[in-house]
Amino acid sequence: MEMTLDIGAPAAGGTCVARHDGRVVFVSGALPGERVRVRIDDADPSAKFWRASTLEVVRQSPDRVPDRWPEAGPDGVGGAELAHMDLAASRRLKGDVIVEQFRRLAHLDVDVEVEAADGDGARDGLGWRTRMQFAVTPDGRLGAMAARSHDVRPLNALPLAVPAIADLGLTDMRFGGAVGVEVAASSTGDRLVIVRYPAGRPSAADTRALKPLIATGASVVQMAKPPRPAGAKRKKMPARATVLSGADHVTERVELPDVGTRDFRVTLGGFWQVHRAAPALLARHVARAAGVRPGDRVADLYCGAGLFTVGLAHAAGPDGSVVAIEGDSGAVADLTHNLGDADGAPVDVRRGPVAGKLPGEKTLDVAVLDPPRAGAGRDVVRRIAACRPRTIAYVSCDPATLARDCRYFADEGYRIEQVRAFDLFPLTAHVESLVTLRVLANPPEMR
Ligand SMILES: C[S@@+](CC[C@H](N)C(=O)[O-])C[C@H]1O[C@@H](n2cnc3c(N)ncnc32)[C@H](O)[C@@H]1O
Repeated sequence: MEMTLDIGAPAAGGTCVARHDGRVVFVSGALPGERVRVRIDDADPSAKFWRASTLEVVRQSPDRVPDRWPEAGPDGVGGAELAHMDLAASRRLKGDVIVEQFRRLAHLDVDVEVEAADGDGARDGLGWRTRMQFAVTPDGRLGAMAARSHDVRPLNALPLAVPAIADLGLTDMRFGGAVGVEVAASSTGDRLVIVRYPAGRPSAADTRALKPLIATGASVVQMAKPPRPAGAKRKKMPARATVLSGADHVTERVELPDVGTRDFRVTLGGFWQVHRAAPALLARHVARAAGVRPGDRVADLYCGAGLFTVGLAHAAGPDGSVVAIEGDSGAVADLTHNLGDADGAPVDVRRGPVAGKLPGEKTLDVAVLDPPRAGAGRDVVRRIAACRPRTIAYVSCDPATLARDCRYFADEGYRIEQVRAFDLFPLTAHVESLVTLRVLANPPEMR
């Protein structure tokens, strides 16, 4: 079904809200204030809302620019939902989305301006991704999922990638037998490509097909689960890594405030911030928001390879203490390596879910948390609040779960002191936020 709609406020996921006969329609590929001809993608008459894709712009927003990545348009691959919008305007739009999520989900009024990372203006929002994950097409080409579908489309260019990834020529290579490709380009020049296969692969021919990739000088690792022996019980089998060339990790170098330059090992698919400028930028702002003093008892929750842990331990000093909690065993091994003989407070590294590893009641002065997109959730928020840190620095890549969790923190006797946001995913619908919360002297009655 096709129709013409007037486009209203931005919504999550890079869509905007329009209405048709009172029903909400989330439209992709449109901008606020535009009139567009759309195709309704799922016209279920009983559905509360519909989704639609822009076919033609009838009245154009002044913020519309020529699409920087037409392959990723409304009908193309996901991952660049705002590639047709002026960069500064897209930051304002993301700020509006954050404010709206806090108003709707947390019943809190916040004020925020989304800040650009250094260098993104000059690159018009391109060339920033240092980590990318791809699907593989049936004929072995590098691909990505089409928006709102499971179709894998071949990719011809990687405009969001840093040059160190774009120059590998991955879109011209073949990854026969593989189901996925992950690539990381580090700040020290390391490049690591992980090629994932289904159980029982790769074959000798699959491995031979990777010769052009190995010739680039990048580290190349194959990952696959071993075939399940006939009759064996279904149980979780970890994927095995085979290093074909180079190393199974990259080294990242970050300028940390007050600490200086530090190296971080990040192994295989371990988490690292994806924007080339994000590690130093976030480390700087988190240190400021956390405001750790010598002697403080600090927690770094969902700490990954320790990007924030090193600076927090330095600030707490030898009289302080840090508890660092991370669920992924590979990341914990990297964290332990990265702490090395770091100065400052002793770090108590705890592996496991944050919910089960937090210290006891009233044992913290400062907590930093940086959970995955799903956020921390009510139970973890309550447990953190029970530790009664005076300051909480909450880093998030999802404004909806962040707003929800800030409501929970408010219910536990914390107030928002500041919300900052950074455009660490330019031309996409994503945005990174940092909220500073302070404990109230006279909290509302605990529930
Ligand atoms: C967004 S990353 C942040 C990592 C780190 N702060 C950084 O900036 O590099 C989230 C981390 O939380 C870990 N994680 C996810 N769920 C977890 C849980 N329930 N408990 C502990 N760690 C978890 C992931 O393995 C990942 O390393």
